Amino acid sequence: MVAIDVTDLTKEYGSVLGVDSLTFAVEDGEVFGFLGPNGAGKTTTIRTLMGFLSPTTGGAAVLGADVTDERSLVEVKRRVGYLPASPAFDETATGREILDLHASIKGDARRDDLLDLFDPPLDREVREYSTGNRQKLGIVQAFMHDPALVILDEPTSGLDPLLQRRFEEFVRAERDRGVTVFFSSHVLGEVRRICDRVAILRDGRLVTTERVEDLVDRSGKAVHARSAEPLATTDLALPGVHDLEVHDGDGDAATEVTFTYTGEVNALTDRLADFDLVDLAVEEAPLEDVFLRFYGDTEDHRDASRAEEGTANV
Ligand SMILES: Nc1ncnc2c1ncn2[C@@H]1O[C@H](COP(=O)(O)OP(=O)(O)OP(=O)(O)O)[C@@H](O)[C@H]1O
Repeated sequence: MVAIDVTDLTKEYGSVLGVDSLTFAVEDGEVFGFLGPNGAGKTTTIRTLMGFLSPTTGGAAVLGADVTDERSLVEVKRRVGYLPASPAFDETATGREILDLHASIKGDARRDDLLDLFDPPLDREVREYSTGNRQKLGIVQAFMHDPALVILDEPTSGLDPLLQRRFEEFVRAERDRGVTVFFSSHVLGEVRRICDRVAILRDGRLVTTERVEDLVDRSGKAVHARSAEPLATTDLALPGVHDLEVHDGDGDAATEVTFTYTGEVNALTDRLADFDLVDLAVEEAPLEDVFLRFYGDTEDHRDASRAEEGTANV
């Protein structure tokens, strides 16, 4: 079954286009990442799915409920968890009071398990919370009624690296329990580690929807070779060789080459066999490079992605 079904969805804010003719589906039981640069339309899509914005044209269904049909959406939302980009809590309530209220509406079968993992200071008023503690409270609230589908807008923003990893493990375990998770993210490392599929948005339009495994396959291999004899760029003019760089070598190497390879493995080994190599490293190419190609690969994006693996804010 399909958990989220988006069909030709367009949302205009006056003359500003939020999203443009989006069509994609999230299958039951998958972890689906929703990526794109700032302003791409992720939050607009998520708020439309939750019924907070109405589509200008096109539509969407969540667990079978049309998002413009208030009555059926309210009904299915009992089985949906939601974490907005900036959770708006009652600032003078304590974390416990907020969870109690939520429990009275939707239930809290899994509250204790979640509080073991994400432990906001429950007896303090939310206005005293740090950003990370707000996020932890939001995560507990989103999952504690044991929803079938969880929609999260940048769930790990504000979490420290330890909690980010804990969140990733938790989401993988939720998927194993059959829960569907749809989340927007700028953290490419986490997307790589936990998503089954991703959709990439740019300027309100869907650029691609792919399995993460396929993206990794297509990203090819990062090859680094050191040759005892001089090599020229033309020596490696092979289909599937990208971003080839040839440098003078040092020590026992006359030349060093690095490139990304997306072609046939045998064609590469045949060609390399012609040279007297002293060293060869073939590794998975960084997925960041593939994402950035879709994003548009501006200098800003590149710099941000290199800033810190796993926390790149592109
Ligand atoms: N309330 C609004 N009024 C007018 N324009 C808006 C409004 N909300 C969003 N937009 C515009 O719609 C487009 C998509 O914005 P959206 O917030 O959905 O992007 P996003 O992908 O979530 O970005 P970010 O990664 O920065 O959160 C942007 O051009 C944005 O300026």
